[in-house]
Order: sequence, then C-alpha cells, then structure tokens
Amino acid sequence: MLHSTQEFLSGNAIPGASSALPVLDLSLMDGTAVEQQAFIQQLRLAARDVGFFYLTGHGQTIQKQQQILALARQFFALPLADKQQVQMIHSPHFRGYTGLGGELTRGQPDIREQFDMMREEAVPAQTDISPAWQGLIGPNQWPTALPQMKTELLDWQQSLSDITVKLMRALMLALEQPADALDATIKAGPYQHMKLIRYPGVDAKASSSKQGVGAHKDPGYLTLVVQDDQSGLEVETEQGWVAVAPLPGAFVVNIGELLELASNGYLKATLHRVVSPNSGIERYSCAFFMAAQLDATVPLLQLPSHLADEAKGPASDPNNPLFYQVGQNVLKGRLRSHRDVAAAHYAELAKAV
Ligand SMILES: O=C(O)CCC(=O)C(=O)O
Ligand SMILES: [Fe+2]
Repeated sequence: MLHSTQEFLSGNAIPGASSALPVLDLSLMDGTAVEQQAFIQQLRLAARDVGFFYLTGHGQTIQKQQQILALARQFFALPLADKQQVQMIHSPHFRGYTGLGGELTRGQPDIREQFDMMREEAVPAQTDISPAWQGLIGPNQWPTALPQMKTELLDWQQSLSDITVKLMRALMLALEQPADALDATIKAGPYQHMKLIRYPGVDAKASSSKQGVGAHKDPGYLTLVVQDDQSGLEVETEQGWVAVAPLPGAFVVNIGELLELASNGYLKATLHRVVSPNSGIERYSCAFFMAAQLDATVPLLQLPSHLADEAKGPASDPNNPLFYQVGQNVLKGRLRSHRDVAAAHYAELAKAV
C-alpha cells in the first residue's frame, strides 16, 4: 500500500537510485509565490514523514563540495604527529582531531577519525556564576601543516549555516508559523559545529564491528552532510534501514531532536548510522550541525490543529528542560561522546554523565 511519503516521492525520488529519499530544490524559495509554496509543501511532507532528504539548488557548487572533501583527505593523510598537534584532548572546547575509536555513540566506539570545529571565538571571561557549558566556547585548533584549513573551513561553515537558516525559516512557513518563529533562538548566530570525517574500510571477517557511527539522532535543529561517492549512511524508515545513495552536488539534510521537540513532534528526528566501508575502501564526509545558541530558550510552537493532528513524532512535554537548557545539553552530549576530553577538562562533571 502506498503511504503518503511514497506517493509524494514518486515524482521526486532519484531515478535508478536505491535511496528512497525525497529531493528538494531550495532555489524554489527564490522563485515565484507558486514555486515557494511548492517547495514549502514538499518540505513539510519530507520533514514530517522521513526526516531526511536531499537538498539541491542551495547555491554551493559541486566543485566547492569536492574541494572541501579533498581538504579532508589531505588532513587525514597528514603524518600522525601533525594530526596529534591538534588532538581534541588539548581543547576544553571539544575542537580538533579524534583518532579511530575515540568517539563513542551509545557507549560503543565509532570506527572513524574526525576533525571537529565550531565558531571561532575567544574564551569568554569566567565568573563564579558562569555556567559549565560556557567551556564549549573558545577557539578552534588548526594544524600548522595545512594553513589553508582555517579560512577555507570557517568560510564553508558559515555558508552551510546560512543554508540551514534559510531552510529553518521555510520549515516555519511549512508549519504555518511566521518565518522568524525561531529566530530569537539564533539571534546571536546559531550554534555551529562541523566535522570532517574519514571512515576507514573494515574487514568484516577480522572485525566484529562495522560501526562507522552507531545509530543515533542528531541533537540540534538541522544537519547538512556532504558525502563522497561511497555511502554507508543509512536511515531508519518504515521499510527498515535505507541507504542514502550519494547524489553528487546535493546535501543530505536531516532534522535534529531540538526541532522535533519545538514542533511538538511534527518535524521528525530520524535515527541514522554509518556502516563502515569494506576493507580497501574508505569514505569521507563533512557534517554540519546547526542548533539554537547555547543560552537560548526554545519555544514550543503552537501548530494549527490540522497540522497538530498529523504529527508523527512524540508529543513534546512543555516542561522538558531541553527547551531551556540548550547549552547544558550540548555539553552533556560532548562529555558522553568524548570521555577522554571530559576526564581531562571536566573531571567532576564527567563522573555524573
Ligand atoms: O558521515 C555521515 O554521513 C553522517 C555522520 C553523522 O550522522 C554524524 O556525525 O552525526
Ligand atoms: Fe548524525
């Protein structure tokens, strides 16, 4: 039986691709009123039913995307000593290099190495009443061996951030809210977090794990992923785990838990994972996570009843502390994922998470 997503997808899915995800063209938002409405309706269905989609028409060229993935390849190909110069353990702000198995998802090591960055900021002045999450704010670590990384990646991160803000405003229109309904939560600039990632090939016979990254939902508002021609990214759907086939030039977009919460379960945060490539193959990706600024209070949006009735995700509890403890929750996630950094810089808090 066709359910609404499949009906909707029939006109939009990639011909011949194994992936069943919708493809949405963001440039329609710069078009006529009719085109904008078409985009908003497609976006509403994709975000409600699947929580994952491909985005085209976003203004970034495929060459630029490939340039970023090439930079990732260059970084991970550096001698270990150069990568260790920027190891995350040196950063109380959770920035820098993490080697294979250094990050945990639900307590299990992920078989990937990565470079994490966020906004480039100065360390704010600490007072007795500064919240612990203020420790997340500070400078990135940059490898001296690849001096071009700093400007290229900060510039790229800002471009991706701008795309997610445009998309979030379109999502608000899709929910029949003012476009700026969540703007107060990003007014100082949205929380930005980006990762360059390398997934090495794994010999299934020799290893019991093919956990590139374990099944999880992203915590924030919106995620954009650029993947190379190897996939392995999989999304949980009603039909089971579905592969997100590479679509050159597109970003893969998914909804995070904070947006699911704010929309009372209408916008869906979907479980996803990356299965390691087979031995002899490696996969590179760049993931960008946009969320509310760390000191935000996120509103519970009041949806019109015809939309509220269609929400498929869990209804939100308006008293959920996630609405007002944004920074604390981000810090908790980082402490859980990077136990070594937590022990080195947040010894007391690390014991409690
Ligand atoms: O590498 C990817 O394709 C996705 C990674 C991911 O889901 C994450 O880091 O949250
Ligand atoms: Fe993710």
